[in-house]
Amino acid sequence: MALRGPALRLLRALLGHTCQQSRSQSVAVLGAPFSRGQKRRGVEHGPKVIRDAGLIDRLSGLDYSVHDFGDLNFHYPEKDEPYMDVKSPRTVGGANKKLSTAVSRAVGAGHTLVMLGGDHSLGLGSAAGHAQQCPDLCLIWVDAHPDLNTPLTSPSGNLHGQPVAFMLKELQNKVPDLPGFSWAKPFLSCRDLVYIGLRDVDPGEYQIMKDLGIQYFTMRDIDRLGIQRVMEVTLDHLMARKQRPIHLSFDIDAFDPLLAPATGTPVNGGLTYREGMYLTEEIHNTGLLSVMDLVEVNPVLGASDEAVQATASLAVDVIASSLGQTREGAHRTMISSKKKDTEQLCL
Ligand SMILES: NC(=[NH2+])NCCC[C@H](N)C(=O)O
Ligand SMILES: [Mn+2]
Ligand SMILES: [Mn+2]
Repeated sequence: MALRGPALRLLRALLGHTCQQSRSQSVAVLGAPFSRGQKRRGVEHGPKVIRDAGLIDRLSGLDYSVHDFGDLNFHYPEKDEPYMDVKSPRTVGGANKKLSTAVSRAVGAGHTLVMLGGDHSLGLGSAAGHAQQCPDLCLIWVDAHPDLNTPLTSPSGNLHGQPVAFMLKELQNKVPDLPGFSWAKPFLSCRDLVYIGLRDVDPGEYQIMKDLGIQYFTMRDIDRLGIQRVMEVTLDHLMARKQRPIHLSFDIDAFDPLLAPATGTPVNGGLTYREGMYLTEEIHNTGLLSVMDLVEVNPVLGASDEAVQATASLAVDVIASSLGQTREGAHRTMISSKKKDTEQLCL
């Protein structure tokens, strides 16, 4: 009898299967030119400007075999009326379903995957597809915003402020069925999620974070503890019971708007360049990064070409650093084992 669905996933999880590919030497890049999770057009050009800023060459230069899967082609329903004040549910649900299939396939084929957005509603499809292959993944969400509103708490009706609510098992009964989202079953438990960089949290989101006891670090926490301690606590928290694959969902608006001006919902007082590099270096050093999203780069919103270039090249730096680019002279840190202290420099 052929194994299918949950049984196959369980077997794969037991065998470690593709989820061991966190140390894969093969990186796949997938563009998701999608903007309907919020109202500002332009973020669908994110994949293009990030590629134009030299992403593929940078990753090849780190000695990965890089597979550029190009951009997904999204189809839009003709009519997509709001549902409970949530905008474009069928369009966003359909795009995320398509993305989840593509991500699952790429991870299943053994690649470490870089997903280029697009708006952050895509975090749902990306993490859901990843979870199909790696049910024990954990999620590090780096963002000014927790994107944890439910359709009932959202002040804007924008789905890019809601993806995490659809992931969490603990919110299953609090999230109504939206048209276009019947495929999206919660797959993450709130203890397997850590937020870093928060500084614009809606009242409903704050309530959920407190009620569920989600681990989060605001910019104030980073001021207080320093990024080194924040990363230590984050990784201890997520790896306490066992080592597991990491899904990194990086919203470029986590950075200070002075560094990343070309984005739709900038908030003052964000990450410095050095904090962003340290954060991603530490993620790489675990040897467990399996999928990362880089979202919300919107070239239409830069005040000048320079502002757009700066934002896109910052995105490339974040991705390269997550994949091992160092500030230490060696061009890439090779992970020889999942233990941090056994890392080797590849000269
Ligand atoms: N991915 C983002 N940039 N999200 C911004 C969300 C803003 C606000 N919290 C909302 O729900 O609309
Ligand atoms: Mn976000
Ligand atoms: Mn954000």
